Amino acid sequence: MSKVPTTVITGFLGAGKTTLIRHLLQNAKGRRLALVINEFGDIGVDGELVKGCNDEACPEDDIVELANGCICCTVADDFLPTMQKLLDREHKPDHIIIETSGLALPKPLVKAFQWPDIRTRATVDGVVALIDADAVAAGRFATDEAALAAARAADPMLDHESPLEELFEEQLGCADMVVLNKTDLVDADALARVETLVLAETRPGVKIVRADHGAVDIAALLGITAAAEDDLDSRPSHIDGLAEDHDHDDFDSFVVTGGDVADLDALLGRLANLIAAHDVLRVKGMVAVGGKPSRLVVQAVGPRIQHFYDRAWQAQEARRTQLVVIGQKGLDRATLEAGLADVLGTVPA
Ligand SMILES: Nc1nc2c(ncn2[C@@H]2O[C@H](COP(=O)(O)OP(=O)(O)OP(=O)(O)O)[C@@H](O)[C@H]2O)c(=O)[nH]1
Repeated sequence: MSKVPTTVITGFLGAGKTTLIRHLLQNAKGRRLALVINEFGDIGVDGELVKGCNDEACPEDDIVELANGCICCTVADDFLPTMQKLLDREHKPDHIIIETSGLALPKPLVKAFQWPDIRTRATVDGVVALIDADAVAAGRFATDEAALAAARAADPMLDHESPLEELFEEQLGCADMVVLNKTDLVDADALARVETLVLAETRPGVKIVRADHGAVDIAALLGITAAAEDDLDSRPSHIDGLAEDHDHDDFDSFVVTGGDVADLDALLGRLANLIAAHDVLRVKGMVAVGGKPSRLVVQAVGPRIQHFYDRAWQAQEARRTQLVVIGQKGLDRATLEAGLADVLGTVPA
């Protein structure tokens, strides 16, 4: 019996995983893809965005959302039953794509493919790590050696392994392919620097491709045939030798809720100021804009905010504004909530 190939898409918050997956679905070339989407933060924004595409390659039934924060910590409870259900289907998908949350460690997930009932029916075709070239160039995850030496000289107590750096290393160390995304936001010198930082963390021979908005050829991305579950020892991890699960105490998230927003510019301006003042890593969600029949998707990755109308609000759904806010531990939730309260509109009864 042939095994269903599965691709694990990893990469930090906002690196462009959902964007890349949407590109894949739109260019599936007749393959039937199933999608497992995991998110950190209590509302399923990614699933909503992917379902909004209505792609033939991936009907809604083939999109499974695991909203429990971190797929790598809930492997037995959530992930394995989901895989079993997909593999039990009469018409199995040609390929399964797993989008991990931006804070997930890929290795425990790959390890789950060693479970007897999965191992005989599915294989990890490849682990693809997305890198936000713009954020890495700005020094958010990995500092180059010179910068690190300077920082150490200034503060000898400096802990090299910041939570962001650790995730960067973890995700790259498990990768079979790296996609350097957001090439449109950086110049050639910055890109070359980012590539050097990435190469320092990847295993020998791992291919690096550059992409703008996740536009990678499906033929390059799927069909790597890595069988990663058979090759775990070559993939270093900070949690090797420790208990299998890890927690996400290094990060905080919460959801702000409102109703119809009367002044969109005021909301976006306030968000920009708060993100800058509080070092918020990620904001995403839907906004109900007063008088508009369509919902507005709002996305912020660090200081960059994007927004667009994706589809009309449907009759059966409540018009509501909901944004998930994610940052490192110690995020000042009370101040952020208070700062947004008067621009979010009143939650409908
Ligand atoms: N300029 C630019 N923006 C991009 C690119 N790829 C993605 N984005 C934007 O970056 C934001 C985050 O993209 P997503 O695809 O949602 O990122 P993600 O990795 O799925 O995010 P999480 O699931 O929250 O971890 C969105 O506003 C995208 O439009 C790119 O290549 N260039």
